[in-house]
Amino acid sequence: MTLLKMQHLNITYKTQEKAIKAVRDFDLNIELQDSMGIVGESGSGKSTLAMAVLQLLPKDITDISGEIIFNGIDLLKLNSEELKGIKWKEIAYVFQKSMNSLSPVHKIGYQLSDVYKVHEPNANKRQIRERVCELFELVNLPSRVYDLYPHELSGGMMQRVSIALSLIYYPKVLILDESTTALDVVTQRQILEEIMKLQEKLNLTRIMITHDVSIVASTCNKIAVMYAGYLLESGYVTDVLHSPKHPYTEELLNSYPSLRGEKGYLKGIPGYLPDLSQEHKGCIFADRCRKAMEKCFYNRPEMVEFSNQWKVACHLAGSEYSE
Ligand SMILES: Nc1ncnc2c1ncn2[C@@H]1O[C@H](COP(=O)(O)OP(=O)(O)OP(=O)(O)O)[C@@H](O)[C@H]1O
Ligand code: NI
Repeated sequence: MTLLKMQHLNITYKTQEKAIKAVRDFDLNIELQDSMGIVGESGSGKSTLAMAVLQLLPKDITDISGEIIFNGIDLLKLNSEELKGIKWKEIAYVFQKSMNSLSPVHKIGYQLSDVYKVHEPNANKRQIRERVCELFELVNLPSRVYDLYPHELSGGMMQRVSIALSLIYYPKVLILDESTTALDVVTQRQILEEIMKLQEKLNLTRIMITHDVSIVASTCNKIAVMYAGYLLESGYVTDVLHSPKHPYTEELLNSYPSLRGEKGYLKGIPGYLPDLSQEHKGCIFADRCRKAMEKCFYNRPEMVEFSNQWKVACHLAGSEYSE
């Protein structure tokens, strides 16, 4: 069952001098209890896409068209009152910089209680403390954290607090934006494992945003590969990461040697993201693609579904199959 469906989504930032097309012609289906990893280089539009789901983008400088359908409702059409019923309760979001968003002058417990009271104004102190400590337990935090200040916590504990906060109303969908990137490898691994356990325990549908393909490989069942605002390939991790059809996915994988069993250093993909304010013809990746053919430069490849939700937008992948 499709829980969240993005359709013909286009998101543009209007700055004084130019219009930056951060998300373009984007279609993606997220099924109930999927764990969807959205990957792409920095600037490819991942956070923009995620923030659009809950209308978190600054309205005065963004143009959005298309639909984001959740449980049959177009989230982009909801007014702020209607959104309140969805935010936190149905869909929760752990921000890319959520570690910095806690107030330094209030105790952790106080800050979580404040959020809880937004929807549960009649809850008494004891009930609130119980709920918050229940959440702490879910994310492996000791209850003494309730009485600590943010500066008294390690980066890993802070991140657990952010995750606990996002779960305060037991949402159906959890969106995590680079939630473990700033942590050391061991802490990152622990938190990722806890996130996976949580998903099972709470029947969550999870969207995981990261530039790290290895995180998707180890924690997600599906993957969506973004580049310069476009979706280039999506499908089950077992298909896409095993035998990628889009040259960009292949390059991304090659830049993580450990995924393919080779030893070596992290290689970047040569070249840069294109200027998102410029119009362009053809495939958005053609300039950097080692396999580009002439038509890739003037003819935009359509998204083609090969099998079981495996979709690729590449002329090469198409021709391979028609042979
Ligand atoms: N408020 C804004 N005003 C103008 N341009 C913006 C704004 N926010 C983001 N952008 C631009 O939109 C594009 C997509 O940015 P976004 O943050 O969504 O990428 P990302 O994939 O999440 O990158 P990262 O991995 O670095 O977080 C970038 O070119 C960025 O510069
Ligand atoms: Ni981002």
